Amino acid sequence: MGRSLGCGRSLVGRDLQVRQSVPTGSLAEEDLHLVLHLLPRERLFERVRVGEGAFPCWALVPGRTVGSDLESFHIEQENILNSLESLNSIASSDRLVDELKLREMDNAQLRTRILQLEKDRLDKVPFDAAKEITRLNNNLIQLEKARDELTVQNFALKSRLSEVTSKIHDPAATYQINRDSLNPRDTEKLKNGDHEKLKNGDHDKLKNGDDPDVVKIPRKATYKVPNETVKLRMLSTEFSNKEEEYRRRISDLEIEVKNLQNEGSRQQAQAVRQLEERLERSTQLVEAGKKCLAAKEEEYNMLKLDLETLNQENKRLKETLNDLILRQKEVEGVVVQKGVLEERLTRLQEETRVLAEDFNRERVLRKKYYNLVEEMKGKIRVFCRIRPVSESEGKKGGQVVVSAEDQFTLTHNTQRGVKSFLFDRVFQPYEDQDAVFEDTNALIQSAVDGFNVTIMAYGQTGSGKTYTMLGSEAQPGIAPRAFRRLFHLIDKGRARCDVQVSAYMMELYNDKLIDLLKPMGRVENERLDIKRDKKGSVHVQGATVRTVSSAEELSRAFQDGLTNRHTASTNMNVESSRSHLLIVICLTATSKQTGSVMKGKLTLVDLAGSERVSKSGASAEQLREANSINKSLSALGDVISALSSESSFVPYRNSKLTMLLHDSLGGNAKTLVFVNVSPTAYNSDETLVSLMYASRIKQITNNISKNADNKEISRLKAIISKLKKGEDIDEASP
Ligand SMILES: Nc1ncnc2c1ncn2[C@@H]1O[C@H](COP(=O)(O)OP(=O)(O)OP(=O)(O)O)[C@@H](O)[C@H]1O
Repeated sequence: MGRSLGCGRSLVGRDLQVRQSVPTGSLAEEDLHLVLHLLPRERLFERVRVGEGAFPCWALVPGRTVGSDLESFHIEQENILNSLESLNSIASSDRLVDELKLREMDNAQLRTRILQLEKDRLDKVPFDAAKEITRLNNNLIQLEKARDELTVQNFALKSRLSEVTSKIHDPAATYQINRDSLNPRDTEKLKNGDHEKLKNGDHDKLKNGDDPDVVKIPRKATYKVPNETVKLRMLSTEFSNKEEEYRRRISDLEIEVKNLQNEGSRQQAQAVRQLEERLERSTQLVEAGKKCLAAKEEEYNMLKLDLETLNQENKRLKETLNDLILRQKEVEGVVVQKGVLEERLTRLQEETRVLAEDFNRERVLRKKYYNLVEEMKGKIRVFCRIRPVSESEGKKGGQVVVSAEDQFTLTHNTQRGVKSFLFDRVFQPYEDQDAVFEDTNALIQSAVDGFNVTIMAYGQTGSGKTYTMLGSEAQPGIAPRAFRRLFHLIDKGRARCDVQVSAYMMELYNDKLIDLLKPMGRVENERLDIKRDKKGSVHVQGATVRTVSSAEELSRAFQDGLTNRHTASTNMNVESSRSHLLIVICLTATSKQTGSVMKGKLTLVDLAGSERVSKSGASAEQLREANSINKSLSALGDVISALSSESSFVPYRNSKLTMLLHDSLGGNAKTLVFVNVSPTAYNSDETLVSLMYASRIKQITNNISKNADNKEISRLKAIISKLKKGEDIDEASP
């Protein structure tokens, strides 16, 4: 069944009609229809299904019938030549060469790609895949070898075609050659029209031209060039076969290459997938690694900061360590010094202990000598103080009749001769208040130590009693000095004991007690009774007692009392000198160690003037005052005399004065009486009375024993002086 393919084209001015071709396998046996056609090169190898087979386009039969004459033969021959040229062109297979080159290039690229993949795979893919790729590579190499062989064969065919073509170009020669070369039997066959190979039916068809699928070949030409035609047909057939084989091989190669490509692509894709998976895993790992790295970097930065901090801390610690080392060395030095100092301290403590023992021993010794001195001095001591000649006495002559031979002896040049008087101490007119208090303040210590101490001044009016006891602002007397001394001693012993101090002041005028510390506005003439408790301590019931805690407070109380005394004296139109003044300071000492309570009392008395009434020419009131004064002074003298003579009876109750001084005279009390005298002759009689009074008090006579006592007192004083200076004493020395 014929079929127009519609692919005809102009060829040397003729149209060619494409007809159905016969299977190539039968072309060798039947008349070969030379098919010449020019198709686009790219379509030459397209297969066209015809009947049950498929044939290449180039094998199709042209539709135009060729003439039988030679011209037609030539024309046909020319066509054949053209076709052969075309075939030669085809056989030269530039296209195939190009395609092969392209394939080769592709193969080379594929090989390069495969090698690259293989290299990557060797690095990354499993070993089995590498084997497979190697195997494929080997197959590819074999295929390439086969292709090369085919190329060689192709070139061989091409050379043979060239040979044939050259023969065809010389028809006559070719013809002759062909005839010469033809088998005589074939030649005969052709001459006789014995076409054995041709079937009758086919002959008929050829003759009649009934079969359109059969190429009508001019019989004349067939007969003229049968051998050439056969050869050409054979060559054509061979060429076709080779071409077909090449095409098949090329197709196989293409398939193989495609398979290889696919396999390579598949493996490549697989490798790519694996690589992508690995890449993804690696990416994940990298991401995780990055996170980890970021965390590590953060941790590193933190650690870096910590390290810097630690370095700084380390540096600071090193500095501290160095400082500590230096300090340790200093401490070691200090420890050494401490050891030295401790040794020194131990030595000093030992020395202190020894000194303390010495001190205590000396203190005991001092107390022993002091008490011994005090004992030897007697419980009642009498000091005589000669005042300077006053201005009025000077005007009256100012003859001095009283003088001191030494510290203990006073001589009085009287009208009945010179009389000597011994005292515990005689103060010259030039001796000031300091000197007087120097020998007095020991009694202040006795008051702090729990003794009842009485210091009083006796003498005629104007003899210096008030000056001695109270003094002036510029020349303070015993009282203000005693106040300061008292609190000085209290403060000094405050570590050992607390001392409560209270005071009251009384004035005794005409045997009447006046409370000098009474607050202003208090009822006048309130009864004041002199009382003694079971222990014998005297107190004045109803008197104002002022508690003081310092010398200043005590001085203020004292000044208040003096002010009240002046006011009272003015109100009564009485001279203050006509009354006795008593300042009583009560001390209550509580030991901090034992809690024991010790009471002492310091009584300071400025007695009224002891004047003779006749001399004063006094009035009745004055006489009454004088009698009262004398009576009280006499009672005092009697008491002191009784105490001095250690009489069994002491007449305390003869006067309020002695009643007030009951616990301050006698017993363990210590009494100091100042006898103040005027040095001049004008007061010689009163001076003598005072001296006689003092002698009566102390019964001091100018006898040996008393002198011996006084010498002993002087020796003891020297010892005390040495003790004060820290000098050694020798008790055996006289
Ligand atoms: N030792 C003395 N040194 C200097 N002046 C003194 C001394 N003694 C007394 N006088 C002076 O003598 C005068 C009389 O003294 P004072 O008033 O003390 O005597 P009196 O005995 O207290 O008299 P009265 O009994 O009247 O009170 C005063 O001016 C006083 O300053």
